[in-house]
Amino acid sequence: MNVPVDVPVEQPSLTWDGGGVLAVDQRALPGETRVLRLETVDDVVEAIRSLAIRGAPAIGLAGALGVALSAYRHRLDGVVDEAAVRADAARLSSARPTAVNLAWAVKRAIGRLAAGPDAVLAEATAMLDEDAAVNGAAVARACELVLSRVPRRPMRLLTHCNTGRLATAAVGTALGVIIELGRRGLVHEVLVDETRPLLQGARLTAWELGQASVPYRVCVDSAAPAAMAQGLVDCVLVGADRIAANGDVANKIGTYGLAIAAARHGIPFVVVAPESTWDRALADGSGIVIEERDPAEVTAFAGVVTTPADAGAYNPAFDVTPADLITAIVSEDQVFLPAAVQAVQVAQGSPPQAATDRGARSGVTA
Ligand SMILES: CSC[C@H]1O[C@H](OP(=O)(O)O)[C@H](O)[C@@H]1O
Repeated sequence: MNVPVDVPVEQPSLTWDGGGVLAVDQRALPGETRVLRLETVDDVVEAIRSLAIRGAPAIGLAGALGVALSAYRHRLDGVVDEAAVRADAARLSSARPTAVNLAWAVKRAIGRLAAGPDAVLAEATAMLDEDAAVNGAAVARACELVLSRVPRRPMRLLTHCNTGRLATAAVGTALGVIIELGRRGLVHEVLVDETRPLLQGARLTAWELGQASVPYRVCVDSAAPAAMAQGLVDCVLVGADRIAANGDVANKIGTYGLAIAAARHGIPFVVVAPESTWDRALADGSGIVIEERDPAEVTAFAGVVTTPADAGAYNPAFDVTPADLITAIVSEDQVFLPAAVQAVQVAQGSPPQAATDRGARSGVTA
C-alpha cells in the first residue's frame, strides 16, 4: 500500500527506511511535498509506471531497492525463494522500457542475491550513495565544457524536462550543471521548457530552480526555437534515458526538435548523463525502445478533458536525437564529442565515428 508520510521538503527523492522505500511523490509537486512509503514490489512497479518516481537514475535506484524488498519478502526460515525474487526483478526491469538505468540497476542488485537479502540491500544502498559522487563528477566536467563553449557572461541556458535531484538521488545531471553554474553567479536566466504532457519542467525543474534561487522563466515547448532565434539561449542542457554506442540519445519527447533548432542557430547542445545511461550493446539509436504512454495524458490535464471526447493521441514519452546534432555527451568518466567528429569524418569521406576525451581515464581529473 502506498502510504503517504509527512517529511520535510529537503527529503531525498529516494531512501530506504529499514523496511520500505521512501519516495517523494513527484506527481504531487510543486503543490505538495508528499512522500510515499513503498512496502511491496507492486508498490515500486506502480510508482515507476505512474511517474511518482521518475528520471532515469531515480527509477534505476528504485528498481534496485525493489529487488531488496523482494529478497526480504521471499525469505522463509532463512531461505530465499530465488525464483520468486528473479520474477520480481523481471517485473521491476520492465516497468518502463526506455531508460537503460532501470535494467542496469536491477541487474546489479540481483547479482548479489546468492549472498542473501542484506547483500542485495547493501548493493542498492551503495548505488544510492554513489549517485552523488558519480553525478557530481559529471556535473563538474560539464560545467567546464559549457564554460569553454559559451563566451557570454552571465549565460542564458535552456533545459527540457527535469534532470535535477528529483530525477536522481542527490545531485542531478543537466539541471545539476545549471544549478552549479547559478551558484557561481554565471547564469543570467534559464528558460525551462514546460515539457508536455506531464509538465516535468514547469512543475519540477521550476521548483528545483526556485529552491536554488536560480533565475528562470517557464516557456511552452514550442517557444524554444523562437527563443534561440531571438538570442535568448547560449546553450541547451538536457539529460538522457539511453545512449547508444555511436552517441544517439533517447531523451524526453521534444529533445530531438530542440537539437534541430540548436543546430540551426549554432547553439551548443550538451547532454549530461552518468555512464550507467550508456547502452553500448546498441550500435545506434534505431534499436532503442520508445515508451508509448496513455493517450489520456495528452487529451486531458488535471482531470479536465481538453479534446473532443473521441480524440486519439500520439504520446511517445521519448525521442531519439542523432549523434551528429549533439555537441557533447558528458559523464563522470568522459566527454564524448559526436557532432564535431562526425563533421570531420564526413568531410574526410570516412564513415562517421565518435571520439572521446577520456581525460578521466588517463588520470586527468575534472
Ligand atoms: C536525469 S533524468 C533523465 C531523463 O528522464 C526523464 O524522463 P521521465 O520524466 O519520463 O522519467 C527525462 O527524459 C530526463 O531527461
